[in-house]
Amino acid sequence: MTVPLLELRSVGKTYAGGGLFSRRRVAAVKQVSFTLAAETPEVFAIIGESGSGKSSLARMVLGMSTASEGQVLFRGQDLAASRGRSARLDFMRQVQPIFQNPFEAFNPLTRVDRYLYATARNLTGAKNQSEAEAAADQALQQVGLSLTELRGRFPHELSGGQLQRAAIARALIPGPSLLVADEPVSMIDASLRMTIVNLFRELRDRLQVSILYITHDLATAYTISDRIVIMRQGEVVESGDARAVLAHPQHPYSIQLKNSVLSVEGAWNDDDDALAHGTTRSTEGTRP
Ligand SMILES: Nc1ncnc2c1ncn2[C@@H]1O[C@H](COP(=O)(O)OP(=O)(O)OP(=O)(O)O)[C@@H](O)[C@H]1O
Repeated sequence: MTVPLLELRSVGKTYAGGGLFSRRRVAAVKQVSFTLAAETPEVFAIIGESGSGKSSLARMVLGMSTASEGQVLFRGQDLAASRGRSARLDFMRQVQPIFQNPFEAFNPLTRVDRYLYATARNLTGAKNQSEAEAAADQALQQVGLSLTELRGRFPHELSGGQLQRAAIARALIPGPSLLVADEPVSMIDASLRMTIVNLFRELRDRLQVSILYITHDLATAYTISDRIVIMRQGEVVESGDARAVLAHPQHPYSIQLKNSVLSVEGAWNDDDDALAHGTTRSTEGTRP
């Protein structure tokens, strides 16, 4: 077997909590293990309610925080043992983050295209402005935008959906093999969420990039993921093929999540019925 793209071995994260002199510890992540193969790109979802440890896990995979226990290995290299600027840059070329709120990810006073040029210069070795622009335009085309549309525009001049696409384009510039997307659509207008999450599947197929999709939203995870992990209070309570897990959820929390999806889908179907019959019902705001 080839070396996995990403491997978590019994990973734990414990924070000191309750102030300077408190001995209280918060075990945010406990004994989490999973592997993403290098040869088969996939959308791998980590699902859980608020406080279940998803973001703590994402930060460890991104090398932004170190595991308290266990190991996070990227292409066989333990992230805790990786040191130095050149190793860091090499890692950033291969693993890129997409954050929850694109309006926080971009400085409101900086034109959005500048971020793309900077990434091209720092991570792809673009030698001049025209090479940086070519890299930016190529990445923007992958997400259904273009440099012509974006050039010179500030974050507030774009919609949340456009800005998140620009953030995804920025992440694609170095040609990564893994995107870590932490709640990437929770701040996006509900009507645009599916188009953004569907984009992840397209990118998986077109660019052979794996996506770690971190979310509390079972409905989008179910739609786009190949495999899922369901977390509760820092622990994995269920994992496997997305359809198999949701067809026969075993853990009470997974059953609860599944039922919440079914009730949302029910509301959608009712809407469809109402439209088909030319009637309307006041369910605005009930969609995820
Ligand atoms: N820096 C920190 N110091 C202390 N406790 C923390 C820290 N970061 C997270 N925690 C705690 O760890 C637990 C898991 O938090 P985490 O943010 O990883 O969960 P989450 O599933 O991503 O939640 P959310 O969706 O609300 O962001 C929570 O109890 C949280 O309060």
